[in-house]
Amino acid sequence: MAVFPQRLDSPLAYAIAQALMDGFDRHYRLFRLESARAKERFERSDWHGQQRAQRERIEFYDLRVREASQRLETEFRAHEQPMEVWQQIKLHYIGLLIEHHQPELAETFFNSVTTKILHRTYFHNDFIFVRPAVSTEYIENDEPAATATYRAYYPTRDTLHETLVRIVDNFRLQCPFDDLQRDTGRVLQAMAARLAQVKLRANFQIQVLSSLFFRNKGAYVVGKIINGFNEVPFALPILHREDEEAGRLVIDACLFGEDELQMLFSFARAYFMVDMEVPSAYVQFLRSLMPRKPRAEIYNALGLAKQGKTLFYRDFLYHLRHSSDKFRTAPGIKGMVMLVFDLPSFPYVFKIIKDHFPLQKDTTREQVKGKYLLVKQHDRVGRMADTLEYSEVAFARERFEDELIEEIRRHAPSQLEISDRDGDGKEEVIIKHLYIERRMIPLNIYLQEAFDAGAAEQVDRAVVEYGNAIKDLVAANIFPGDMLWKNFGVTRNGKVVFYDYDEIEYLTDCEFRRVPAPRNEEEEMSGEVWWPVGPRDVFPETFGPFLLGNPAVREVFMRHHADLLDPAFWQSHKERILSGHVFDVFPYDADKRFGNHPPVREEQAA
Ligand SMILES: Nc1ncnc2c1ncn2[C@@H]1O[C@H](COP(=O)(O)OP(=O)(O)OP(=O)(O)O)[C@@H](O)[C@H]1O
Repeated sequence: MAVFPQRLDSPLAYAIAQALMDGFDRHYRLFRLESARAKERFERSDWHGQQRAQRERIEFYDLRVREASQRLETEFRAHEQPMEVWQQIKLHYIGLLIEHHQPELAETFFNSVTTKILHRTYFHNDFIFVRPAVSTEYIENDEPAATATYRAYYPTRDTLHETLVRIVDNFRLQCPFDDLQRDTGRVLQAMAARLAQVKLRANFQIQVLSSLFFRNKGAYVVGKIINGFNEVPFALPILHREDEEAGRLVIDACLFGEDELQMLFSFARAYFMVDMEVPSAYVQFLRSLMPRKPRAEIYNALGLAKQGKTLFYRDFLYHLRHSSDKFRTAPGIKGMVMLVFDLPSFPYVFKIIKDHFPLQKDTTREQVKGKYLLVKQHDRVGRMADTLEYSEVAFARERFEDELIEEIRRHAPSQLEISDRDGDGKEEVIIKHLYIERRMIPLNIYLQEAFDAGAAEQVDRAVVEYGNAIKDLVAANIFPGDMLWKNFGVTRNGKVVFYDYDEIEYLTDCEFRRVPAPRNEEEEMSGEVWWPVGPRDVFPETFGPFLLGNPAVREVFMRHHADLLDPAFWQSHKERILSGHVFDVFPYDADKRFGNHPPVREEQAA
């Protein structure tokens, strides 16, 4: 522990702290500008632009960190500065954060830059922000022109409809609604069904976040209805009409409650674009809607992925201190490319790329990393799990099962170091590079358990969901490559999500072909592939034997998803994507869409 300096007497320390602050402020200004532009792209129906921006914004952070660390070196010879100066840099920086509107992000930025410069023995709270120093509570933007984080509306039963119109109008979207009265009428009916039997209390109000949430082809109003002690989260997706009335907006649905909001904010979807002055206030509001969603995942969903990563790691260390179980090989069929382990008490898995792959996996470590990066930057359409990437992660040796250490030593020795790196007399397992993602139940295990329990309906539902997952991936221009059951997982909400990325390709890079007719008896009788196969050739007719050995599975699959075995299905999607079409993939069930049923929703009115 360094001694607390009684005076901040280094002008250089102040200058370095200020340079770091400038670096962060520049980052957040650009991040925010790009996020705010999502509104214009939405108004112009510039879907390719929206997806490009979503992808490119992910790169901003690393670029700004690199700029800032270069500046520190060239202007201040940062790495030559003694540790007394570094300690003062942190204290000055804390001073600069007192009136800051994004202090938690600025602290993380400080860590990102300084850990590039300092030796890892100094990665503790004297020099970097291992824990936050500045509170994010009750931050307000007091500038005269500032918009508050959320707006509150106080309707009565009689003014509810006009209030809904005002809520939507206040976003000042520069496109006309097809029929805002009709749409808010539908929202009103959906809400009224929930309010019909209840007495409206003195505090009855609707709170709505002041910025819209943009992603792909949608804009979302996010808020909550408060009545007495009850709070009901809701979200309104706003879309463009697809037909001849293009350029006109519709409210497509009204989503209610924690589960539907969780679907919208899922870790398996692309990050939102939101114009926020005080992001921590957005996180706090969103957390009140989804109390069981970790704050780390909410920051991720808002595109603040580095903050998500920081918080996840803090949560993880905290969990380790307050648990005693051991890391073990993850249940399920082992991967050929990835070595996967987990901690039973913690709902995530850890994946290491193996050093050697079997012959049928014609790939390299760099290619595998490239595929994971592709997924990170792509729209994950609710069907591909997001991954956090870490390097040099240290765990206590005593928390590892010996068999797991042996397995890592056998399959990924280059990734493993066992030593007492921090010199505290305890051995550590240091993993050079790993991915962390949400744990799911592997679909093969899920199906097996359902069979064993005789739960035919559950089997049916999972098989249908599996086909839906593949079709959503197709719509997003992703060919999963390896579609075996074991490469998909089932989430808490029963959604099927893909997690094996090493064979992923863009659909538009694949050739979907029919199996040619055999030319002679020998070819016909051959159990092997006798026809020539190019590197990007895919033969959908051959999927069946791998997937559909079980008659019950085969029956449901063929009833709902026989088209997946037809090359024409894949080819037609490929052609539509090549012609510039961006498919809609809705983060809510089709039966929620207003257009899909008559205005009065019986099941809710009941
Ligand atoms: N998110 C997850 N949740 C739960 N289990 C997982 C998860 N990811 C992977 N697994 C388990 O680890 C195994 C291997 O993972 P993964 O499919 O990513 O590896 P792989 O080497 O790419 O596989 P393959 O050999 O099919 O290419 C899976 O079969 C599954 O049992």
